[in-house]
Amino acid sequence: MKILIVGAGAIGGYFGGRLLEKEEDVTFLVREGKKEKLQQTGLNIHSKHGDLQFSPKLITKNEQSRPFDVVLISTKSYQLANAIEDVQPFVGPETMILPLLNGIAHLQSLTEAFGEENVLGGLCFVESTLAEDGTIVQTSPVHQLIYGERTGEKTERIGKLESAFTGTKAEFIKSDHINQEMWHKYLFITAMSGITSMMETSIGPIRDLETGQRTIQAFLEELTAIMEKMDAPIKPGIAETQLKRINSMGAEMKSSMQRDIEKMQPTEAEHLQGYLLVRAKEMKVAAPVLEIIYTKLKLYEQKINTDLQSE
Ligand SMILES: NC(=O)C1=CN([C@@H]2O[C@H](COP(=O)(O)OP(=O)(O)OC[C@H]3O[C@@H](n4cnc5c(N)ncnc54)[C@H](OP(=O)(O)O)[C@@H]3O)[C@@H](O)[C@H]2O)C=CC1
Ligand SMILES: CC(C)(CO)C(=O)C(=O)O
Repeated sequence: MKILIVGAGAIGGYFGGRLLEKEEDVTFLVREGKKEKLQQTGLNIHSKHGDLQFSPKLITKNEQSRPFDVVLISTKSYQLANAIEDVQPFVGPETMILPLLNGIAHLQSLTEAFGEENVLGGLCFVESTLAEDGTIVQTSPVHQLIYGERTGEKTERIGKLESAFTGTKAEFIKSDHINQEMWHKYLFITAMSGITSMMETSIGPIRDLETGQRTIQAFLEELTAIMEKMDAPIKPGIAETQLKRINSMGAEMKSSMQRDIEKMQPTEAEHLQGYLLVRAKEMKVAAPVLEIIYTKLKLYEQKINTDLQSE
């Protein structure tokens, strides 16, 4: 199976590296700067599950190639519009599009660009970041990529994808309920990224404080109420399940949004917290914790924009 990964960043590079380790036919679609860098250094992964180094196949947007069988999209949400344009030449009528971004709103842009049927559902649980020298640093015991048909059907193409993914030294899990799993991850990450970015520390110290514990719980309940009002396919009791998940993670666990803030990079606040806040307003659902967290993230964005302009 010809696999194209759009973005050789923290998650694309990590899962792409694991597929290369299994000798799958993987190519990365990268931008010029990244191509030069990767040609010099190779793709280096420093992982809790074992280090890897490859000189992978790279293409840039203006090169020629026949369509790929599957395209894994692993850019940030604010890079997606450009990525969609850049990947178009490599997508044919049968190409499966597998998004790995956090959130839900990207499904609309992807289905508009590639058609409802071509877009699968996907998400990942992994703690991965790019070091200054470009090395992918993967730190959590969990390294799961979950994917499936958004209709829940057991199609021939998903069977082929499963064969390509099986045997990889990371957990690639096929799900018959990927829509629901994406919403559940959306709930978890909106809370986890919002709380850790707001409090500027890893999850352990926050949840150890009684007030921290109550804030996480209140936020999860608030987000769940918004999602329920949207008729999102979430399970009853999911706020409690996600609170347990947050409480069982390693104390030093950080969110990717928080790591981006530490590097003074843009965030996905609009895509994660902002999208739900707009829906809450439309539906007149109270969202006091979400409003505070969103405000903090917007102030951060204003600050980095001002800093960038004055440079
Ligand atoms: N990091 C993590 O631990 C986790 C992240 N996620 C989610 O995964 C998504 C990706 O995050 P992450 O991997 O951390 O982000 P990164 O910033 O590390 O990687 C994004 C990559 O996409 C590349 N890119 C952007 N636009 C294009 C384009 N047009 N063509 C080719 N490459 C492009 C960037 O390349 P360039 O170098 O050129 O800028 C960059 O390497 C986000 O939605 C995030 O929320 C989900 C779970 C865990
Ligand atoms: C919390 C974590 C690391 C779990 O996968 C995540 O999804 C993110 O920070 O984007």
